[in-house]
Amino acid sequence: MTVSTQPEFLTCLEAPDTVQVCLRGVSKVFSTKTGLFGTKKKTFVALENINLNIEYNNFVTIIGPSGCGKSTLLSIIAGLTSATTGSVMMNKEPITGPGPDRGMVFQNYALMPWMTVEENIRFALETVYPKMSPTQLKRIVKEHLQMVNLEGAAKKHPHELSGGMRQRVGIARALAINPDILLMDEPFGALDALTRGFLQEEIERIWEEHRKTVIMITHSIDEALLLSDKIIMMTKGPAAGIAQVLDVPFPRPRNRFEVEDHPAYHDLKVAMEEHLYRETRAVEEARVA
Ligand SMILES: Nc1ncnc2c1ncn2[C@@H]1O[C@H](COP(=O)(O)OP(=O)(O)OP(=O)(O)O)[C@@H](O)[C@H]1O
Repeated sequence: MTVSTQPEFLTCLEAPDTVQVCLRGVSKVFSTKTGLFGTKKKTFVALENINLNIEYNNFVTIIGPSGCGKSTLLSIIAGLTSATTGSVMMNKEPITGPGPDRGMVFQNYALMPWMTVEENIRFALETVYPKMSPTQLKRIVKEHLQMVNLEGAAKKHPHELSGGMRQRVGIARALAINPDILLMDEPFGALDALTRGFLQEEIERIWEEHRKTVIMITHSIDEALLLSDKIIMMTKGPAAGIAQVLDVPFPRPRNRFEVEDHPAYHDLKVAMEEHLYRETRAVEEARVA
């Protein structure tokens, strides 16, 4: 089993050219107001000293105990939340806000309910590329609906779709804008096990075609092992950090049966189970104390 070392000593600008997203010394402190009329100020350290290299064309998953700071970390990379300290760079440029180079897929789909499936995708495209011709818009929407097997649902509204179909729209919309990186926050978390399995296979197939960098949060060990090149295992919060980064050596294209038969599968799975058990237990003990 290969565990990557943490890149603590090189700055983002000194990192190898293979590194697309780089975090150094990143912390996130939230301020909340408590007390009568919000008179008292409290701070909460969510993330502390995060150092991370994410390489081009890697499928990376983030796993960790509930509430440790996975979404906060993804949100910092998306530019939706700013880091309190540290450096966050993509392609050696600081991340200062959201941008079309990073596509987001959310657990709750975040589709416009009054728009049809094709309108949802077209709207995202028009927002990012206001000068795109109607012919081009039509072609890209069609291509992406085909990619996620949703051509037949183009004229439907989100409420007419199953959860799995809605998430396919979310994925098509995120990929249609041709981002450099796809950021996914528990994209299959709200789906039943069977639909989740189908969508995992679909994501694996789509990823094989595009090989874009993906950073995805998951609570599922099997999902992480099926899809990832690297698995980032976070420690519990507060002041969560990165415990280990696991390299997943299974050849691609993958299917879940071959993955489970790989000689490294068992050790990786046990390492993840032990980590999550240890960290979650520590969270529970802290809660009781
Ligand atoms: N805006 C905020 N203000 C104050 N605290 C926050 C804020 N956003 C997140 N937190 C806290 O930061 C910590 C990390 O939250 P985050 O949502 O990133 O965790 P997570 O690992 O994604 O959780 P889950 O596994 O439940 O999805 C939590 O304790 C949360 O309560």
